[in-house]
Amino acid sequence: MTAPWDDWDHIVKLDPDKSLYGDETFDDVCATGTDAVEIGGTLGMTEEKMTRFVEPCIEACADHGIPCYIEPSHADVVVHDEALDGFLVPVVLNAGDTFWLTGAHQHWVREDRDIDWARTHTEAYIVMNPDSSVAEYTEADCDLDAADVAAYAEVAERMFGQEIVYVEYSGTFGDSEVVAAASEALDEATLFYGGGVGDYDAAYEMGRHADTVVVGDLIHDAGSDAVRETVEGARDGTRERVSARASE
Ligand SMILES: CC(C)=CCC/C(C)=C/CC/C(C)=C/CC/C(C)=C/COP(=O)(O)OP(=O)(O)O
Ligand SMILES: O=P(O)(O)OC[C@@H](O)CO
Ligand SMILES: [Mg+2]
Repeated sequence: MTAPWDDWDHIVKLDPDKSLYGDETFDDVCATGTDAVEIGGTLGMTEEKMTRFVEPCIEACADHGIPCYIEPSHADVVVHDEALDGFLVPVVLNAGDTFWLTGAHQHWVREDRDIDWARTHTEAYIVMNPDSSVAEYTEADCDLDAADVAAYAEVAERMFGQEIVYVEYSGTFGDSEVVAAASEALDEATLFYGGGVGDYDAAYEMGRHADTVVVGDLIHDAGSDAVRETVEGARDGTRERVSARASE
C-alpha cells in the first residue's frame, strides 16, 4: 500500500506561534523544494494562530504542488479545512503522562464529530531531548539508548501498526546511531527524524538513516535559503541510503 509520505525526503514544520523569517512568505517556504509542510508546535498553540497560518499556507502549498498537514498538539487546534491534505496526529510512546498516548485522543474523538478518518493519520513519537517543550509537556522519559529506541520503534510498527515512527530531538541535533538503530528496527514504517537540523551536512547525516528529515526552527530563525540547503542534504542522504541498501 502506498502512503502520501512514502516519497518525502524532507518536511518543513511551521510553528504558528512564531513568525516567518524577515519578510519571507509562505510561497518562499514552499519554494525551498521541501516535499511537504506540517503546521504545529507545542507552546502557545491556539485555534486563531493555527487558522492564521493554515489559510495562506494551503494556498502556497497548492501553488507548489506539495501537501499541507496540521500536526495538532491538542484537540482545539484541529482546524477543519477541506483544502488541507489532512492531520498528522502525534502519539507519544515514551510519554510519562499517558494522556499523550491515548487520553488526548480519546477526548478528541468523543468531542469532535467532524473527524475525517480518511485524512487522519498518526505519528508514533519517541521524544529524545529532555529540554524540549514537548518533553516537558508530555513528561517524556528521554533516558533511552539506541536499543531502547529501536525497541519502541518495533513496538510501534509491529504491535500498534503505526505507519510513521518519529524520532524527535526538537531543538537539538540528535545521535545518528540512535536514528540508525530505529531505522534498522523498522520494516515497513516510515521513519521521520526531527531536531536541530541547521545545514546541509546535518540533513545529509540524518537523511542517511531516516526516511524523512523534518526541519522546524531553521525556517523561522534563518529562512528559506538555509532550509533549501537542508532539502539538498536530505535528498543526497536518501540517495546514499538507497544505494547502500541496493548493494547489500
Ligand atoms: C488528540 C490530538 C488532536 C492531539 C494530541 C497530540 C499529542 C499527543 C500531542 C503531544 C505532543 C506534541 C505537543 C506534539 C506537537 C508537535 C511537536 C512535537 C512539536 C515540537 O514542539 P517543540 O519544538 O518542543 O515546541 P516549541 O517549538 O513550541 O518550543
Ligand atoms: O525545530 P527543530 O529543532 O528543527 O525540530 C523539528 C521538529 O522535529 C520539531 O518537532
Ligand atoms: Mg520547536
